[in-house]
Amino acid sequence: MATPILHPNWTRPAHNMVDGYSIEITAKDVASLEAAASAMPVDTPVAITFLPGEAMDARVAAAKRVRELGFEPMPHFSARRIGSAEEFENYLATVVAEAGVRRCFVIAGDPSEPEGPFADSSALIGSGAFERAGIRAIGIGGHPEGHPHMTPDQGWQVLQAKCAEIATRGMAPLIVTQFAFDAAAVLRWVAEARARGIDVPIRIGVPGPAGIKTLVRFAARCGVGASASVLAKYGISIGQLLGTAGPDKLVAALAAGMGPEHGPLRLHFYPFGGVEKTVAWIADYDRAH
Ligand SMILES: NC(=O)C1=CN([C@@H]2O[C@H](COP(=O)(O)OP(=O)(O)OC[C@H]3O[C@@H](n4cnc5c(N)ncnc54)[C@H](O)[C@@H]3O)[C@@H](O)[C@H]2O)C=CC1
Ligand SMILES: Nc1nc(=O)c2c([nH]1)NC[C@@H]1CN(c3ccc(C(=O)N[C@@H](CCC(=O)O)C(=O)O)cc3)CN21
Repeated sequence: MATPILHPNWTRPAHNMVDGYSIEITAKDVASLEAAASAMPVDTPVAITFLPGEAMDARVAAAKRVRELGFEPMPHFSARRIGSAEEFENYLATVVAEAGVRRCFVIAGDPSEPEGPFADSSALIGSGAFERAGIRAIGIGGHPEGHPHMTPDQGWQVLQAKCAEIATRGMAPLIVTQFAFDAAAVLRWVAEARARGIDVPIRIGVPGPAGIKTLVRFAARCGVGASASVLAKYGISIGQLLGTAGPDKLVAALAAGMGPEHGPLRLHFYPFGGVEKTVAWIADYDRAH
């Protein structure tokens, strides 16, 4: 059985909020990642999303490039967007062979009807394909603002069951939360996870600096809370939709509110197309803290 591993930086305390961060790209962001690479720590986990309309080859090429640049590729597997078991296992085998993939992220995906045999992320985990391919760590989604298709109790049950199933299969579970603008809601959710005995590493999803219109559009598309009061705390005032906004206030609020009751935490950045801007923001934050 493959030894479960996570990034080595989990074994020591973070020296600031961005220490040990991870970041997400799409297959189209490879050139921006190349441009940003010299400012990123070696081994930084780089998630590769699984969006509709992308060619499998483009995702594989992205994973390969992430590895060549010295980072740790973490391809996403979107259960409801996968057409067949063969498609799933081919993609998995190819990224393992060509990009040395050792960790994967599983998510249900937005289609209201599954496009193939996998209705949810548990079905991918339960297939046994990941440990057969030598995968050592599996990320799953956390939903601090609730889950569109489950009650809170069901959500906790499913989260706990997925963590247990991943561990039973000899891999390390990791939770990556949906991005959010509301630090208090995220910290409440993390504290509740810990109180329920979920002790696995959690990465808090944070938006990168982006145009305010882009942030609001992604929030609507992803079911993320973006009320005027939440946006105001984030630093966005309604009526000022033309500018850009960074996660400065969100990260400051997370830093101020974090305590031992929140267990092991790191950040996961969602750049929404702005990989270079996000990496520059992180580097500035790192220098200032
Ligand atoms: N956090 C992120 O980065 C992303 C989040 N999502 C959203 O997260 C949601 C849940 O993902 P997981 O936590 O992996 O759930 P999951 O795979 O553990 O599924 C939990 C339950 O919700 C049901 N379900 C999930 N998505 C559904 C949908 N689109 N329509 C109808 N029923 C659905 C499943 O059948 C299952 O019973 C997805 O619905 C998706 O919209 C999607 C992509 C990325
Ligand atoms: N419910 C849900 N569904 C999702 O698909 C989803 C989430 N949540 N949470 C965050 C991640 C991040 N996702 C994405 C999706 C698209 C781009 C992206 O770059 N899209 C465009 C360009 C950006 C734009 O639309 O302005 C592209 O060219 O593909 C990035 C991250 C999708 N994700």
